[in-house]
Amino acid sequence: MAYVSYPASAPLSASTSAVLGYPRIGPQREVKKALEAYWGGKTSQEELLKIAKEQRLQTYKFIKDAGVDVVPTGTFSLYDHVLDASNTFNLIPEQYASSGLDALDTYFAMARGHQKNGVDLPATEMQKWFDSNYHYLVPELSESTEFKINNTKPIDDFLEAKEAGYTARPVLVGPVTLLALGKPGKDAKDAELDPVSLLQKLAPVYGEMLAKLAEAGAEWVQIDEPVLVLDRAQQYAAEFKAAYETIAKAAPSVKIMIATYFNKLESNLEIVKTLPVAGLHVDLDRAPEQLEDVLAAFANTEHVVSLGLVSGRNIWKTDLSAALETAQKAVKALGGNASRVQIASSSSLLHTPITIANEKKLSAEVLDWFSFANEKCAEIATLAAALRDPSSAADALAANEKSIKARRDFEKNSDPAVRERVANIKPEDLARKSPFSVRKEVQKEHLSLPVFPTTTIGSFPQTKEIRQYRARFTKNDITKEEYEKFLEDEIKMVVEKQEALNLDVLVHGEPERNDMVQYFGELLDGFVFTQNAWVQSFGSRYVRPPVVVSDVSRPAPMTVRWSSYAQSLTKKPMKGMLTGPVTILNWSFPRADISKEVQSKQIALALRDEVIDLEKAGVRAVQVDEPAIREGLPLRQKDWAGYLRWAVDSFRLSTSGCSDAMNIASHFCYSDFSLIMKSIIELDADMISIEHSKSGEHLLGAFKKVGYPSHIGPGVFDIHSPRVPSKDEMIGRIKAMAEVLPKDSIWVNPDCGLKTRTWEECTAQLTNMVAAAEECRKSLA
Ligand code: MET
Ligand SMILES: [Zn+2]
Repeated sequence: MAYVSYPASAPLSASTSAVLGYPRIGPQREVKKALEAYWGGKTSQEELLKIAKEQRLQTYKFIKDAGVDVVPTGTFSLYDHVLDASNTFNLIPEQYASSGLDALDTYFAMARGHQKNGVDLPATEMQKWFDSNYHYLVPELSESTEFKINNTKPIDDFLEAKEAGYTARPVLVGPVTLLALGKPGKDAKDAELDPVSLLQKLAPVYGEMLAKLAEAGAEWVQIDEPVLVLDRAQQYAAEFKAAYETIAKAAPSVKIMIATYFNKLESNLEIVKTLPVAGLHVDLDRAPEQLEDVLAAFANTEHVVSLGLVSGRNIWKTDLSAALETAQKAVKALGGNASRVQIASSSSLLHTPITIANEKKLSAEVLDWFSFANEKCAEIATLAAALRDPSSAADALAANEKSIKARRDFEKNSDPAVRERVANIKPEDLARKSPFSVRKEVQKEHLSLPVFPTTTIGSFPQTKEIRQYRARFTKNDITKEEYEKFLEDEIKMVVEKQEALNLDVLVHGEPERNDMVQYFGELLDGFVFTQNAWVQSFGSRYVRPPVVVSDVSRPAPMTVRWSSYAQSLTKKPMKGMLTGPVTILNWSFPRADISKEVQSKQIALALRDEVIDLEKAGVRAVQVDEPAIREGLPLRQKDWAGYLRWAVDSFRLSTSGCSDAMNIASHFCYSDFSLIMKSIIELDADMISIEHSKSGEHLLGAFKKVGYPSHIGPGVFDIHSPRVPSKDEMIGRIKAMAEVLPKDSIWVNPDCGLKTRTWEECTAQLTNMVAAAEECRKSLA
C-alpha cells in the first residue's frame, strides 16, 4: 500500500498527537477499590487521594511514553467529570452546600447520597452521557445559583502534572454543554428555567478559570462541547458566541481546542466558525463524512484541526493506513501545513478498557484484533509519526496492516449460513400469525388467569450462596453435575416460594445467570469475553461488555433446560426468560465491519429458535427483555426512524415464530419510554412490564394517549429499595392505573427483577403486592 505524502515543498512543521481523556479505574482496579474502601469507612481520605494521584501520574507517564504529545489533565474523576465541573463552578444545590460535610463528602453526597450522623441527603439524578453507557450526574440550576470558582481542581491537576514533568492540556466540560445537560432545581420559582439562559452568568467564571490556567502555564485548554453534535445546539448559536467571546477575552493567551464527539457537527459547524477558538476536534470514527466540510471551513484560517481517528468508543484496532490517508488529505487541504493537524482519539478513551495486556485467556488471534486505551495511545503516536515521515513508522504500519488483513479475512468467512438467513428474512417472519385481538382470546384459555394477574420480572435474589457456587464451578472446584443440581434445588425453592405467595405467572428466578447479557453471549457463537476489559458505567460501577467478533448463531438451546424443569414443578404458567436482541447488542461492543442492524437480526434469529424450542417444551409464556432499546436511540432525531425500524423488526423476528397461544411479554426499565411509545406498540408484544413506581402517572398518560392496545404491567414497587410499600399503597397504584387503562389489560408486578433484594425484603414486598391485587379483583373488577 502506498502512502500519499504531502508535497516536499510543505513547510517543515509537524503535526501533533493527543488523547482527549483516559479511563479512571486503574489497571488493577485500584481506584474502584479505593473508592469502595473509603465509602465503606475502611480507609481515610488521604489514602484515597494518594491512590488517585498515583493513578493520574501513571496515566500521564503512560500516555507520554507511548509517544503522544498532548497529555490531558482534569479528565480523571473520583466519580464523574460532569459532577466535577458542577463542583468547580459551584453548581451545588443548597441542601448539599449547607450539609456541613467537607468538600469531598459533599461531592460524594451529590453523587450517591449520604445517610450518616443525622445527615440524610439523596443522590442527585443520573443520566446517560449522550449515547454511551456512561452515566453523569445531572447539574441542578437555579436563578439564584451563584457561579464562582468553588475549587481549583482543574488547576491543581495541571500543576500536579507539571510538577511531575508534564506540560499538559487541561480539559474542561464546556459551559454550554454543562448547562444544556442540566435541569432546573427543586425550587418552585425555577420550574420554567432553561439552564442555558444562565450561560452569560457562567461564562465569566470560565474566563477566570482559563486565566488561572494560563497563569499556571497552560498554553492550550481543551473545552468539551459535545452538545454541538445535537440538534438543540442550533437554538444556542448566539449564546455560544457571546459566551466564548467573554471567555477568550478573559484569557487572551490561552488557545482553546473545542472538542466535539459522538456524532457530526452538520449545521452546528456554522456556530463553531463564529467562536474565538484556536482549534476544533471532530469525531471521524463515528462521523468520517464530516471531514470535507470541516476542512473546507478552516482551509484559509489558522485553526488546528484535531482528527479523531482512533475510536474512543470501540475496541477494534484502527486501520492505520486508512487513517493515515485521511490525515494526509487533511494536511493537504490545510495548505500542506502539518502543524495544523492533530491526530487524536475520537473521544475520551474513558469508554474503552485499559489494556489488552491484562487479557490472558483470549487467543492470540482474537487479541490481535483489539486495541484498548493503552494500545490506542500507541496507534495515535504511530499515526502522528507516520504523518511526519511514513518511513519512520514503517514497522508499526506493517504490523498493523497484517493484523487488519487477518481480521478482514476472518470477517469475510465468518458464517455464510447466518448471513444467508439474515438476507432471506421475509415480511411474514416479522409478524405473529394473528393480531393481538385474536391471540388474546387463545391465550386466555391457555393461561387461565384472573383479572389483575400478578407476576415478577424474572430474577429472584442472587444470594451469596449462588455467587459462591458459580465461582466454584468456574474454578472447577465442583463438577457440572453438582452445580446443576444446586441450580435445580434453587429453582425448586423459588417455585415453591411463588406458589406460597400465590403469584399467577411464575418465573424460575434466573439463578444460572451471572448477567442478563453475558449469560446469552456465552451460550451463543460469535461473542468473546474478556477478563479485565472494564468500562465505567457510573462512579465505581464498571461493566465488562461482551464483544461481538463474528456472525452470531445458537449452537444449542440456551434456556429450555431450566424453563422446562421449572414448568414441570408447577401447574401455573412458567414464564421463559430471554434478553432481547437489541439489548444484547447495545450492551456489547459491536463489530465494526457489518451494521448493527445485521448483528441485531443475527441475534434475533437465534432467539427466535429459542422461543420456538421453549414452546415445544411446553412453556406458555416468554418474556423478551428490552431495557436497552431506548438508549440506543441515535443522537440526531432524523436518525431515529432508521434505528427504531430495525430495533422493532429484530424484536418481532425473535418473537413471531411461535403460535398464537404463546404469551409474549417484554420488559422496559431505566428510562423514559414516552418518546418511543409508537415503537413499543409496534413490538406487538402481548404484555409489557415497565418501570413505573417512581414515575407518577405521566407515563401511563402517554400509554392512554396512544391507545396502547395490549396488556401492560406498570411496576407497583421500586426494586432498588429495601422499602416495603403497604398493601394500601399498592392498591392506590393499581387504582390509579385502572383510571387510565382498561382494567382487563392491567397486570400487577414490580418495576424490575429482584436480584438485588434479600429474600426477606422481596417476600414482604410480594406478599403485599399479591394481597393488593386480590383486593382489587374484588373491589375494582
Ligand atoms: C434490567 S431488566 C432485568 C430483567 C431481568 N429479567 C431480571 O429480572 O433481572
Ligand atoms: Zn428491568
